[in-house]
Amino acid sequence: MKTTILGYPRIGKTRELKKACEQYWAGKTTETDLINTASNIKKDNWLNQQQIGIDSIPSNDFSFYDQVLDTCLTLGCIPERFKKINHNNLLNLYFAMARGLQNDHIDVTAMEMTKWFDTNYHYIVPEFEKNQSFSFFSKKIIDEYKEALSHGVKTKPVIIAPVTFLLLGKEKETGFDKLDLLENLLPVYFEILDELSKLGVEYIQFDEPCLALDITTKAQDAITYTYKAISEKFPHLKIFLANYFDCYGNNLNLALNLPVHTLHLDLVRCSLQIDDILHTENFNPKTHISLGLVDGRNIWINNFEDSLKIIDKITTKIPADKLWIATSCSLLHVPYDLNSEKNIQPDIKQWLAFAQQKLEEVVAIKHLASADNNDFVYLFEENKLANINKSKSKIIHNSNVKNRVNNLSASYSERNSTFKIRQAKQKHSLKLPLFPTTTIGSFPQTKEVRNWRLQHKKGQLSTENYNKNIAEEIEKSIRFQEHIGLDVLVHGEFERNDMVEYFGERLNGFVFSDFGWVQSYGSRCVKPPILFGDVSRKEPLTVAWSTYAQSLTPLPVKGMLTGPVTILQWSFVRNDQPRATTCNQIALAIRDEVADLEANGIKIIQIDEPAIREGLPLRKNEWQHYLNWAINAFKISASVAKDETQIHTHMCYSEFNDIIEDIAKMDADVITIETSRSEMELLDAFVNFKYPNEIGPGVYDIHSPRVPTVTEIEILLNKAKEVLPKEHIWVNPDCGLKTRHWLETKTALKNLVFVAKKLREEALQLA
Ligand SMILES: Nc1nc2c(c(=O)[nH]1)N[C@@H](CNc1ccc(C(=O)N[C@@H](CCC(=O)N[C@@H](CCC(=O)N[C@@H](CCC(=O)O)C(=O)O)C(=O)O)C(=O)O)cc1)CN2
Ligand code: MET
Ligand SMILES: [Zn+2]
Repeated sequence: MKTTILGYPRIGKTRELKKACEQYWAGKTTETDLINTASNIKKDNWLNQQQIGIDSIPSNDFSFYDQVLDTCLTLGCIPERFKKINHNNLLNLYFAMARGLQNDHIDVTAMEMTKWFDTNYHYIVPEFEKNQSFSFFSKKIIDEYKEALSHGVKTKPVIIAPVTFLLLGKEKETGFDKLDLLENLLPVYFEILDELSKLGVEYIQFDEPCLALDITTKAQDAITYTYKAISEKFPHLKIFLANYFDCYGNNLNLALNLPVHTLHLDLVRCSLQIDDILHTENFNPKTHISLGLVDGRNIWINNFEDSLKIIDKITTKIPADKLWIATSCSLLHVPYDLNSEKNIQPDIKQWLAFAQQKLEEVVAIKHLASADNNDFVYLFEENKLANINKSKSKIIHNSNVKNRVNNLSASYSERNSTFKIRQAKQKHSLKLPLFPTTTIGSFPQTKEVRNWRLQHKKGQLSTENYNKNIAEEIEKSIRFQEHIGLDVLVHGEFERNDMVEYFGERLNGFVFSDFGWVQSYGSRCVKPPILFGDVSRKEPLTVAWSTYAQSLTPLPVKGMLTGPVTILQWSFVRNDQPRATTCNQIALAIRDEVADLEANGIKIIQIDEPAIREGLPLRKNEWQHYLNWAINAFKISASVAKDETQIHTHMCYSEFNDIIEDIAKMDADVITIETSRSEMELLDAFVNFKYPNEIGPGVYDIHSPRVPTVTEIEILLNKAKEVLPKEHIWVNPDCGLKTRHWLETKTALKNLVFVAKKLREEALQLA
């Protein structure tokens, strides 16, 4: 048996890459500095894996920003608008594609970004044109292989497979099918494989996670065609086919018939695959199997006893020398090292494993399964004990919370009146103008604000002074919003480290890491709270800051809450009860908060649910079950509000077209959604479905430092006006402004208000 992993975190143990990139973008450091930081991270990752005993170590799993963007560069898939950027400076071209570029000479928009399958990781969406040509442009995959060799590590390069690459991308014009680009694409892959083979590469990992989706027959055929072509040209190359995040499902027979060396199984998401393999007659006895036993998506320890049972079962059919012990997917989605954590209580810490511990688990499972090394037996006992005491632990269970969830009835999920009635009452009480302007919640989280928080945490800034600083920041933001003429204000979320972590910190049932960072997109990281037990609210979570902000102004200030599905989705969640049950527990805590905000005079409450789409199961036949409990959880939290209280929700970074009916069932009075990068394309769904409630389609792409011009905003709003009743349209950015600087934020918001006022006047003149 051999060990492998599918990929490793790359932001660095102390987020070195994040810091290095941000410094470089700010013009404070050189390209050489950035490249050196990257080299050190890669070297540490490789040597660490080697030392722990991983037999096949990945390379090209590193990325400065995103692995799909890397693949675009590798394949010369560079949209036309970037051609004017100097192609000799690859890194700058690369970052321009990721982030857009705006200076005195150049103004190009960034490429779109969307969620990587059902994760909170975002990838850059490849753009395709009809007859698109490709070329072997960036040599990153070659360079990284050589780089690892120079440290004495012979790696398994990872590459996104051709069909998955095409399926992840977007057709930028009509009249063709992106899958037809395979003919142009494959020769470039051949060139890459040729060069890798010449360097002596033995294994190559083809990431083909589209096999976890419902794909068309055409896509299936394209996959078969691809691997046949590759194996004919490169018969000696050992292809490690990596599907993850779900079963092969109805792609299983296809996968079993591919001429690949190894088939990887994600046994965490789909343990039943073992039986599929055991019972099929299609199994090619030459095929090796990679057992993805160690969870790459969550932070709980493995259950060695269960893993060994699976191995016992599979060895009845496949000999041990044809098996890999592996992680279920790349470890990109978990933090680096539990050993850095000094503040997690020991009874919980013993249940946790971060990337470093997962490497150790993979190696331990191999030795335990082969019984070749007695040194590992004590680990088995330790693991068994930890799993037993977790199943019995008193700190997990709270009967009051369980009773409240068990007693939920349909009445918890409905507002008192229909939308039309509520709309009329809200119109009367809020008196908002046509095309009301608002923002999504957060204002820039400056270095200063973050440093106050850090100092406060370290005890260097008193709570009194920390609160005083935050209060001042809120007041400044209220004055700014009044000054530029926004209609519905926000307090700015300065007191929050993150929209999920902040809530987790204030609820029972969660613990926190100090260094548990995971990449979300580019240099942006999150520290997902660890939800280990029954969830309940100790005390009001946001009432104090919201009411303070409201006390400063006669204009309505939105209360700002994170919804139950998003808190669930962006936490590391317990795996001992259904997610739906956990979600209802969170929903009740948020419901209590909505009631308290309302009771304290807050007239508009936004419950953010940006993660509702990403939580959707990968296969369609499981969608409805998920949507039923997820939408219901949102409604449990919102429906306590009286008719006059306007409930907003917000969503971003997803395609909502396919779940629009369920979004409508959430029955929020207003939904603000991200639409600007896709030029309002997203609105089609809302229009086709005749979405009944009010909508704020985003007109400011907040993930780029670019300032949208008045003309751009006007074009977007005119598109919205063509298809939506004007009484239903709100004017707002795509998402919160926490990642932006004040300078660009101010100009952008002024432009936004300017356009809204212009449209208002035009409408008045028409009337
Ligand atoms: N959980 C989550 N998922 C999400 C989003 C989100 O907002 N939250 N938004 C969407 C896009 N994803 C995003 C993910 C992260 C960030 C983001 O801004 N992250 C920050 C970290 C936020 C945070 O936790 N900040 C802490 C700690 C900040 C920190 O690094 N402090 C420094 C000190 C201060 C400094 O020098 O900056 C340190 O500890 O060394 C705080 O403010 O308290 C970052 O990477 O920079 C934005 C969007 C989708 N998924
Ligand atoms: C990722 S959605 C963010 C919503 C949040 N209210 C904010 O403005 O930051
Ligand atoms: Zn958002």
